[in-house]
Amino acid sequence: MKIAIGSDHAGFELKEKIKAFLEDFGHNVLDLGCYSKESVDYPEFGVKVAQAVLNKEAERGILICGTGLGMSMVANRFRGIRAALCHELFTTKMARLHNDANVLVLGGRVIGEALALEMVKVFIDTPFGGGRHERRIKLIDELTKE
Ligand SMILES: O=C(CO)[C@H](O)[C@H](O)COP(=O)(O)O
Repeated sequence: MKIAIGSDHAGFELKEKIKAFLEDFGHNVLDLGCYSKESVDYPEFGVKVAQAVLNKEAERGILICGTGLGMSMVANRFRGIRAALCHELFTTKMARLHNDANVLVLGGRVIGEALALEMVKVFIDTPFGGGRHERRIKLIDELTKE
């Protein structure tokens, strides 16, 4: 799967770990920065990943900042992006099954590496459940129709 990934400085180290983990599993990772621990502003990277998913340069996105809050606020401004800020495995799984989340958002200062990698695996491997959830997702998109 092609996956776009982005972080700010607070998520940089976890981004590097996730990138290596995904590549080990044979995924194609589009790393949209940042590229060091130097302080940056997270909206720039949230926008890049959201646009990559919307433009179909990647099937899914992963965003990481300190808490995950700023990145999820940015990504969810884009119609068609369903960014899920998760801190544990259950909501990660439900984000795919019920919400068809196309972006996973993580807090690099909130969760540890081992849990983050497990969550990434669940996010990649869990299919959307469809059915009644399809209708609800369409209703989300209708909220921001021009
Ligand atoms: O979590 C974040 C946004 O939601 C940022 O990573 C965090 O605010 C960055 O903080 P600082 O500039 O103090 O390193």
